Amino acid sequence: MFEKCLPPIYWDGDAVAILDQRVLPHQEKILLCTKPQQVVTAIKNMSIRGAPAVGVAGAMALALGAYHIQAADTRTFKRKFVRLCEQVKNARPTGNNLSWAVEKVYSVIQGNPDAEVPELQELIRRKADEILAQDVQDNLAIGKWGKEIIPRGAKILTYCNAGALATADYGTAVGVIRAAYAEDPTIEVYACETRPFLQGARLTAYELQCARIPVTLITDNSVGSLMQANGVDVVVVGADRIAANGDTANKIGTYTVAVLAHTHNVPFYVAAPRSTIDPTIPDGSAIPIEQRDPREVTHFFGRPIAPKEVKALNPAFDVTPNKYIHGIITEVGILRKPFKQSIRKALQES
Ligand SMILES: CSC[C@@H](O)[C@@H](O)C(=O)COP(=O)(O)O
Repeated sequence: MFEKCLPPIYWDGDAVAILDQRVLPHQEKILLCTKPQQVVTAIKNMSIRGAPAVGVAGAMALALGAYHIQAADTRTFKRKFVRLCEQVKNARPTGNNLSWAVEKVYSVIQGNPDAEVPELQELIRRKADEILAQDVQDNLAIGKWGKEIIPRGAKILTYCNAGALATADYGTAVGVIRAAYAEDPTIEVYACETRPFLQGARLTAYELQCARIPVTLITDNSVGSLMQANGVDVVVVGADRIAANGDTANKIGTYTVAVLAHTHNVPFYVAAPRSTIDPTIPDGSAIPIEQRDPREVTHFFGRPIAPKEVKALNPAFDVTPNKYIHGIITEVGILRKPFKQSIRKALQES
């Protein structure tokens, strides 16, 4: 970890340890998962969340599962492993990193047709470790490229949590902020609280405080008036899935921030590793949007805040059309318009 906050996920012996993000920042509780199904549950209930962190958790669930599969022969092992891959992949639908990670891990099986079960288990574990380590490297590179777009003394607005907690470490949008702050300690950050799960209030504010980066928490509905008062110089957010044309799914409310930024001439950047890009989806209209339990809207930490039985909608993500995005900061550089071309080129790079 780069500052004092705990890492979101790590191996503790043969178990997967997950920092339970549902109870942060007031409790630092570790969930020890000894079975892959426990990791899947932690992804579904958002004990671990953020697209890259969910991808890493998926890979670790598969590594854990590979050691637990009871199989008398390699064929049975592979059949059961494919079933586990499906379960893991379906844990959350919107973030691309999860299916990307599952496919990376599954490629170990495809690439080693003659390997016996113990060798496959070892190779799968190694692949999961590689995915975790690569995510940290990608975030450091995103920070290095991204700091260039942050003006001196900038007031940066970010949304949801795209920090160390949402990745293997360091963060994407927060990685850009960390890298910029290391060179210019006069920058300041506005973190939007991010209803209904409050990733901004609970997680981004906590992480930035740990890193001693000046942060001011705002309600989501004050973004417009803050921009109107020239209070924001640049917006940097993370992403859950980026279509081939640059349309970007991110936490619900990101689209509103992008439209406001456009109206107020504030540059709006997305920071994400290439594992978030889904080149099979031509534009944002085909991105699957997770619908979550309406109780997250009608209740606040288990307490009802709305009239009993009122209907509530709870889409977890929205899509920002590419026209509102100034650039996509990746580990191989900042992608600019036309995104179709720059994305295709970035995906070809090694
Ligand atoms: C580097 S994380 C980028 C995104 O995953 C993040 O902004 C986000 O939308 C997280 O949503 P969540 O529902 O908390 O998993």
